[in-house]
Amino acid sequence: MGKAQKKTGKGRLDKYYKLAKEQGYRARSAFKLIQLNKKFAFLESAKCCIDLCAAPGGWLQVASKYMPANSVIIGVDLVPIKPIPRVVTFAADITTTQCRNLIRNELKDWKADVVLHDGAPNVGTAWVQDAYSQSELVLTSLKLAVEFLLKGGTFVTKVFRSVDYNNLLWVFGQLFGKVEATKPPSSSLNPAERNVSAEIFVVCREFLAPKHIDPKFLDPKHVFKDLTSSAASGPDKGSSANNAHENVFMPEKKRRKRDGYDDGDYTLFRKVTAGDFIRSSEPVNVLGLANKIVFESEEEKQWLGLSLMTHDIKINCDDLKVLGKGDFKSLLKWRLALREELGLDVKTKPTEELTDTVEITEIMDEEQNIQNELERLKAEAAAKAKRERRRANEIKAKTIQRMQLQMTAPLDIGLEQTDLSLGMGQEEIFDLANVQRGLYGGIAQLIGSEEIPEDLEDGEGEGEDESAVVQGLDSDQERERKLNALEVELDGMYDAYQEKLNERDSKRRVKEARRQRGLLEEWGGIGSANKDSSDESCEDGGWEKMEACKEMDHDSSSEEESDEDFATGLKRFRPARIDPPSNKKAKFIADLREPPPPPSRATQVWFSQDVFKTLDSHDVDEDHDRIASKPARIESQHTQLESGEEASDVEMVPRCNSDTEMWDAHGEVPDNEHMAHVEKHGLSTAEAVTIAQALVNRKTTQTHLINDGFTRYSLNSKDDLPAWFLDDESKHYKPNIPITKEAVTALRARQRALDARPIKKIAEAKGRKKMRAARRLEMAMKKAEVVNATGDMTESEKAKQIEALMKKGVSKGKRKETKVIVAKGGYKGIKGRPKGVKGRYTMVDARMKKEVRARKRRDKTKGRRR
Ligand SMILES: C[S@@+](CC[C@H](N)C(=O)[O-])C[C@H]1O[C@@H](n2cnc3c(N)ncnc32)[C@H](O)[C@@H]1O
Repeated sequence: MGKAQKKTGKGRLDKYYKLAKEQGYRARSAFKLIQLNKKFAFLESAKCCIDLCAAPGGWLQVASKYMPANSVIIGVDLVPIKPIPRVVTFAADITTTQCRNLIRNELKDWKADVVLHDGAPNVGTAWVQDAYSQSELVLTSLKLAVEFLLKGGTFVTKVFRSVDYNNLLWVFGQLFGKVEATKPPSSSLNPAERNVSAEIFVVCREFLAPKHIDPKFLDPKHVFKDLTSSAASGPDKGSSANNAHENVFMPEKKRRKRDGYDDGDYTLFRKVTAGDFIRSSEPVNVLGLANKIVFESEEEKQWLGLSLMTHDIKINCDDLKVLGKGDFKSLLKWRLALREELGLDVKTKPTEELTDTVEITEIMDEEQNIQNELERLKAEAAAKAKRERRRANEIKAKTIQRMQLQMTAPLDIGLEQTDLSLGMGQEEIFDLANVQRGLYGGIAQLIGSEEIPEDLEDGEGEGEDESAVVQGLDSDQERERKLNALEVELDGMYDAYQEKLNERDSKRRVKEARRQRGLLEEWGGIGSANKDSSDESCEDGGWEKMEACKEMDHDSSSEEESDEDFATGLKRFRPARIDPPSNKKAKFIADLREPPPPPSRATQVWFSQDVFKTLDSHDVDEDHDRIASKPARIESQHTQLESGEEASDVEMVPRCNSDTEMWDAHGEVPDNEHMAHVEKHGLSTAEAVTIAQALVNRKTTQTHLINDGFTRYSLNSKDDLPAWFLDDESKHYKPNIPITKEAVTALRARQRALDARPIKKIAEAKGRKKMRAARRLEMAMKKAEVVNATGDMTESEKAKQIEALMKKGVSKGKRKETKVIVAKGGYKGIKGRPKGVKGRYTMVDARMKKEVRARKRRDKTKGRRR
């Protein structure tokens, strides 16, 4: 318990104190829970229990004993709780969100079957304060309970029977199916100990788990409304009669005074007979002070049968503490009517007065309602604005995070900003200038610079340049030009951004290098293998080459469609229109002009077929050349045109490249750099190992692999795409090559072997040590041989000497001692070897020596201390 319990006095002599000692419970309060559980049996079936305000842990011990094995038990208290088996405990204030988070972290998505609360505020000065703090604590624990309780769960709490007691019970009633207040025998009724005597335990069962809980139920300001009244003073204010009056006329607003119990009256539950209420000259006070109106006498029982007695009145009489103003009004009306019926009253003044009062109250209530409604609307608007602000902030934070993770291209950011502005309805949809502004805004943020290109800055001048922009947009050319300029600048800025990133982050450079290396190992289709080793023209893979040829074919076919026929089953390739080309294209065309290489074997086999025998050798040769040679298309067409040769029925059209060069994987130029890397370091990705294993185990073939290289990822043209886009694609847009468990295991095993290797320096030192030992042994052997060869020694003398020699050879030999000379007195400031000092020495200052000694002392005691 937070407050140390007195070791003397009543508490100590208590029988439960002794029992607790006997049975090993940390607090006698343990018996309260035992007795509660005996009555309601909530622990036996519970799998998860949270005990709020649990120190020193008596209840936790009980929970741990009565709950099934493997159940989860969590205890929280302001003060740390000594460990209890099977129980997790935290030191936290249950009124804080930190405590809530701790419980949430522990439970994850579990819910509790039971929430216990035996909290008592550690104030202990004024009873009124204690009681109020206790009630607040109860409400806090209820708040936690509704958050963590399972539907149908149980909440057990200690409540002080103070003025707030009924309010709390009412709130419990709204959230639980069954609410029962009970006082276990161990909670002694001792008027001297007011806290103990007033404590009562409420067991709330069958938690309803409503989807929406009115926050007012859990807000002390609403549940215990007359916070200021206890401070109020004045002759009448604290009197219970006055309180009672206020209870009746404003039960929702005004609570009774918080002055605790009336002197000499510690009873909380009061009954009043219906007769007393009807005949009382102060019916309002009767209603305010009593809990229930009972019908005991014969006469009163008869009243129950009268037509004046409605069902509502009966229920209202049952529990006066939960009534609202309307209910009180109807009770008072019923009283008046009954009094008239009984002939006790004719319409008298007090009734009028009373009615007046009620009316005034009603008007006041109306105003109050309007005021409340206004306040509610205001609060709602504020909450909405706050939500929106938070959402905007979240979006902003997310964007920044995505940028940091490099998930967002600058273009996205610009567009997001534009979207935002569109959302606000202040900008024109599809306003190109805005997009540009958005783009540059994003990039400027990205590269951390405020600079915006001048032409765009101009664009930002609102109003004045608007017409220019509109004009600009009118003309397609202008738009095209602007877009191009924008694109170029965007590329430039992206490069700058990349550079900046590289500068900032050395890790990125390493990552980039690794990525480049990784690319070497990735299977990117037939063309990727010789990508790095060959020149620019080889940048595209086989597919690209074929595509290029197809494109050229298409171009030329549109021009010369009339005079060309397709040869059966063969593709033909025409030279492309030669624009002032990119390097790549120029190189390709240059390739075509090279002299033809000798025909491949495949070509020879092909032309050895009978069908070609009918063609004269010239034609065959020519066609053969056309098919086999790289420049065939240009050359043969020239020949055709020059010779005015007629197209034959079967026209043999060459491919743009020889078989070997395009598709024959065997003929591909091996990538030496790549090969060297793989030979030195082995395959480093699971994908590569998977493919290699599949090849070795004959689960796949080279041809399959080549075919697999043609995926949707290999068909993309990269022309005219911005660098940032390609960068991004290279990271994320690639085939997902399946990997096997074996490949991963093999890689892991290799990594483990690598990790297990000693670091180079240690390995070298070990090597040196071994070498020295071997040398010593060799020397010893040599000496032993000499001894053995000596004639003037007996055998036993020889053996002794050899043994000594071998011993010396095996041992490391004594390290030469280094003398420590303290540089003080005569040794101070001298240079060179001090006088009278022989052998190894080192000069130290006094402090250093002390430090060395201290270290040695420490080292010596280290083993002992452990
Ligand atoms: C009567 S003791 C609980 C005894 C406990 N049920 C047992 O059996 O050992 C009340 C405890 O409530 C704790 N307490 C009071 N206010 C608290 C708060 N705001 N947060 C957490 N614990 C609190 C006190 O530290 C004290 O240990």
